[in-house]
Amino acid sequence: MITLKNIVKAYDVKRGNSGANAVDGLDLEIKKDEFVALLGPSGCGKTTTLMMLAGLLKPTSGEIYFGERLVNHVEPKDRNIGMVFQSYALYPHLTVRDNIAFPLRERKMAKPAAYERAKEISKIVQIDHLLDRKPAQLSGGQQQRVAMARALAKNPEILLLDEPMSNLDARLKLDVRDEIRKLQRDLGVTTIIVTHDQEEALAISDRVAILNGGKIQQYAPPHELFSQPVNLFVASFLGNPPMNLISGAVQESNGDGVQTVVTKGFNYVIPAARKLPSEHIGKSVKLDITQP
Ligand SMILES: Nc1ncnc2c1ncn2[C@@H]1O[C@H](COP(=O)(O)OP(=O)(O)OP(=O)(O)O)[C@@H](O)[C@H]1O
Repeated sequence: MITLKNIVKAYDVKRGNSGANAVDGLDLEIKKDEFVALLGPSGCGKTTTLMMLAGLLKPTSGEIYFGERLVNHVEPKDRNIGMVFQSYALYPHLTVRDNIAFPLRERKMAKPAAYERAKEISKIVQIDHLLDRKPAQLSGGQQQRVAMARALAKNPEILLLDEPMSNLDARLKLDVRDEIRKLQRDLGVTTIIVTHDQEEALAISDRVAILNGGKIQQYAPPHELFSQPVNLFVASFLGNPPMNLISGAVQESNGDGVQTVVTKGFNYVIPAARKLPSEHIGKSVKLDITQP
């Protein structure tokens, strides 16, 4: 459905940034109807990647395909995407009805038909009683639903969500998270969410791409990220409490084969069930000692 091939994004160095690529050779494939999260620490390139999918930013190099179609130079309005921004970006002077109908009117749909569709989609996200209000007369959760309704009004093939729950309180976040997932399944729309909240990403997604420094560290279903992290970054980024890593040289006693990690402060005996392959003997390792 969506393929990113070796995507690089370098922002203009003159504007005072370090000159490092914000996105640095990113490959990603997203299947039809999949729910994928881009997760990583601040500045890792999540939003930049989403903006390139939306067409609001152009990659410096690399290719973006929607199906077979190369979309690098396709305008946002011609990409058949819906987007929800962190700020919701609702038009304050328009009613909820007109906010939802806006993308349809932009596509030259007649007003009665656009209003009919606005009503239909507002029922699905349970805000049909609020159609005559202005955004300022809504709670944060209600504004979030209006933003979702507007993004879904034109039946997009792809839904892009940029930290859509970060302005909601903890309780509401959980409800909205479940609703978004249900809506996504019911409507069958391929969805990409940007978040720095690992719990949110792991709870809502089919697969999670963990980014650091503009590169994908691992792209896998949530359970696999936990059970088989591919590198130290993933291992220490995930989990609450985080892993407790010690570094030191591995030694093995000749008699009983007990392995020990020798550190400056203390020696750690590796439990028998977690013995390391023999090639690690004498080498330096980092070991998680959070788990027994
Ligand atoms: N318009 C810009 N001009 C110059 N550099 C930028 C611009 N936007 C982002 N960057 C830089 O690109 C890198 C990636 O930024 P991006 O916003 O994609 O990160 P992010 O993972 O979404 O972070 P956050 O979680 O803080 O929003 C950062 O180093 C950032 O400083």
